[in-house]
Parts: sequence; structure tokens; C-alpha cells
Amino acid sequence: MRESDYVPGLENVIASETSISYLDVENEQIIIRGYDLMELARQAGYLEVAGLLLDGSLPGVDEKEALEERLKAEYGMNDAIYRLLALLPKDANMMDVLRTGISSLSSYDPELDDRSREANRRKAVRLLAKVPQLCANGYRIVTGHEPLAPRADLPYSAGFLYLLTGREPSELEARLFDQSLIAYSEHEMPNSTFAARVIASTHSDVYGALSGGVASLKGTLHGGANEAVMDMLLEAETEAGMETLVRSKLAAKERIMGFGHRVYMKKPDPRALLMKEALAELSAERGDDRLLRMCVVGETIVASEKKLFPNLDYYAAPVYHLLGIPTPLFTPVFFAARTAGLCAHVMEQHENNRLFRPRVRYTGPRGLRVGRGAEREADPNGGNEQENG
Ligand SMILES: CC(=O)SCCNC(=O)CCNC(=O)[C@H](O)C(C)(C)COP(=O)(O)OP(=O)(O)OC[C@H]1O[C@@H](n2cnc3c(N)ncnc32)[C@H](O)[C@@H]1OP(=O)(O)O
Ligand SMILES: O=C([O-])CC(=O)C(=O)O
Repeated sequence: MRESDYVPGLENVIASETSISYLDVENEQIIIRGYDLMELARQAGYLEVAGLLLDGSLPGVDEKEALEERLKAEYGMNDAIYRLLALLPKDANMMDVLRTGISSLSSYDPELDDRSREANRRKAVRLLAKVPQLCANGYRIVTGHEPLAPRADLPYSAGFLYLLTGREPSELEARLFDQSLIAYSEHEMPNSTFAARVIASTHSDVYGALSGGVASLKGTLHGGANEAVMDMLLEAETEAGMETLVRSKLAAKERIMGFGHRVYMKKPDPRALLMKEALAELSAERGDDRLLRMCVVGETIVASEKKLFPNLDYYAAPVYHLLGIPTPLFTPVFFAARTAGLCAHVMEQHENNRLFRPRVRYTGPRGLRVGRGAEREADPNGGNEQENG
């Protein structure tokens, strides 16, 4: 590798081998362990996809039930974790709350330092059970409310939505939310997955790797965009407002949140279309398609002015809004869905590890000497120690 091979942002650089997922942009497919993510979203459930990600094959009916049972057996949360979250300020960012929660879970895991596949798989199940509670109850606790008890009588994603909204979802709401979790479940090598794999490559544990993943996903260039999209829609209020807002942002050379993607820059994100359909379905059921119409206005303007397509965050945001999820929880929900994919990546990294330790192209000075700054200033030749060594 020569210094001239440096690629800013590692764009298109192959950073890892994986059998978990691949973005086949040419064919507009997101391949998840051999399956098309869109087909999974339409025909399978989130827990089946989680099983597929963790175990490499789509679980049958019995296996899926066993996974759900094991997961619900892990619903209990140590009180100390909620007490810790209660110490955080009312206006804490919910991704920071989630990061603190996930990080503190590590201290209560009896298998923390066991990196075997079996132990990592058990930890993944624990995380799938507890991360939704950390998201929803973390928000309740920080904003001064009592946490809700998880509902083991509801299917996994319906139970998650119940925790987020405080009411039992309708069949349609539960189905569309489950679909959104699948859409967010895994996506090859985004910044957060790379961060988690880099951490795991030091033999660090899954909780540390996922805490790093939360920190990465918080940024608005990544998962944080779904909340920024909702803020934009709420500010715009109407189709005319959306047109004015988007055009003024473009004129000011601001980025429009929910558009563009490092890998899909010239092709649509298939997940955005899935969530656009979900938004249409929810809007029809509610008899109010204002948000859908506003989104279409934004999509049309950005396509014609910037030739950019919407990404998943653009259409997931109004769907989550209509489902009654508070905006500060949009990115935590994204992370909760991604827990399955991230755990699969940490397991794969641990099983076939090589420490990540790249090199740099150095652009700083050389040859400076401690305590010689003043001498250099006084030096009539301008101080050329660098060349003279
Ligand atoms: C589920 C997810 O995490 S998907 C990503 C969610 N993030 C967002 O939606 C944030 C908005 N989007 C962006 O900022 C970018 O598209 C990113 C960060 C996602 C990808 O960016 P990169 O691959 O680094 O592309 P880069 O920043 O080089 O942009 C390329 C060009 O497209 C423009 N561009 C990219 N995205 C946008 C955008 N959302 N709005 C306006 N212009 C944009 C850039 O200004 C740049 O134009 P230029 O060449 O004239 O300067
Ligand atoms: O792939 C990316 O860079 C970001 C993304 O869409 C995701 O993580 O879902």
C-alpha cells in the first residue's frame, strides 16, 4: 500500500470480508445472508431476520418460537441501570442515554469476556431483549416518568411499539413497525458497523463495540438524519412550506437531511421506497396524507435540483411520527433494529479476527525540537532546522 493509495473517507475501500450482507447497487438489492432484504421485509418478521443474521439461516417456525421464548426470558432489567439513567438530566440526548445504558449492561453480564460464538449469541439475545427497553424506558425515566413493564404477551415488535407509545398498537401499526425494523436491521458496512468491528477487533466485548456503534449512529450524517427529517417536516407544516424550506436550504448550500448516500449516490435506496409505501398505507388509514404529500414535494425538488434520491431515514421519519413515536426516539429505534446486524458483525469479527490498525499519510511537520521555538524566531535565517535535521 503506497501513500498515494490514500482514499478520504475510505470510499469504496474493501475493509472486511463478510458473509452477513452486501449492497448490490447495480441490481438494486440489499443481500442479507443470500436473501433480498425487500423480500424479507414483505414476507418475514423482524425476529426471523434477527435469527437469520445471528445464525446464518432463516429460522423455521419452531426455531423462531424458541428464539422469541429465550429473548422474552431476558426481558428483566437490573434496577441499578434504571437508577443510573434517572441521574441524567431531563434534556439529555436519547442516543447518549442509550449509549450509557448499553455500556452499563456490560457490568451485569456474567459472560462478558467469553468471546465464543455461543456466549456471543446469548449476549446478542440479551441485547435484543433489553435495548428496546433502554430506548423507550430510558426516555420515560429521563423525562420524569415511570418505566413500563415489557409485555411478554405481545409479539416482539408490537411489544417494542407499546413501550414507545404506551398503548397497544393496531395490527397495521405493528406490521409496519416490524417492517421498518427489518429495513433498519442490517446494511453491510456503514460507519457504525465499521466502528463496532474496529472495537471488536481488539478482542473488546460486544457491549463496548455497540456503545461505539451508538456514538457513530447518533451523527446527522448517519442515523441522526431521521430526527432531522422530522424536524424539517414539522417546521415546513404544509406542501408550500416544504417547497420554500427545501429551496431555501439548497440556495444556502445546506444539506437536505434524508437525501444522498455514500453507496447509493446514483441509485435509489430500496428501503426508502418500502417506507414510502408504509407511509402511504398509514396515511390512507388515517385519512390524512399531508406528510406524504410534503415528502413527495421534497423528493421532487431534490431530484430535479441535486439528482439525489431519498434514503431510508427520509420516509422512516414520517412513518414513526404517525406511529406516535416521539422524535427523540427515532435514532434509538434505528439502533435497536440494527442491534441484530451489529451483534452478527461482532460475532463474525471475533471468529475471524485481524486487528484493525491502518496507517496514515502524514501531513504535519518533522524535526521540531523542544524549547527551540524562541531560538528559531530569533534566527536570522528563519530557522531551517527541519531540513538540517
Ligand atoms: C440510514 C442512513 O444512515 S442513510 C444517511 C443518512 N444521512 C443523511 O441523510 C444526511 C444527508 N446526506 C449526506 O450528508 C450525504 O449524502 C451522506 C453523508 C449520507 C453521504 O455523503 P458522501 O458520500 O460523503 O458524499 P459527499 O458529502 O461527498 O457529497 C457528494 C455531493 O453531493 C452533495 N450532497 C450529498 N448529500 C446531500 C444532501 N443530503 N443534500 C444536498 N447535497 C448533498 C454534496 O454537497 C456533494 O456535492 P458537491 O460535490 O457539489 O460538493
Ligand atoms: O450504509 C450506510 O452508510 C448508512 C445506512 O444507510 C445504514 O446504516 O442503514
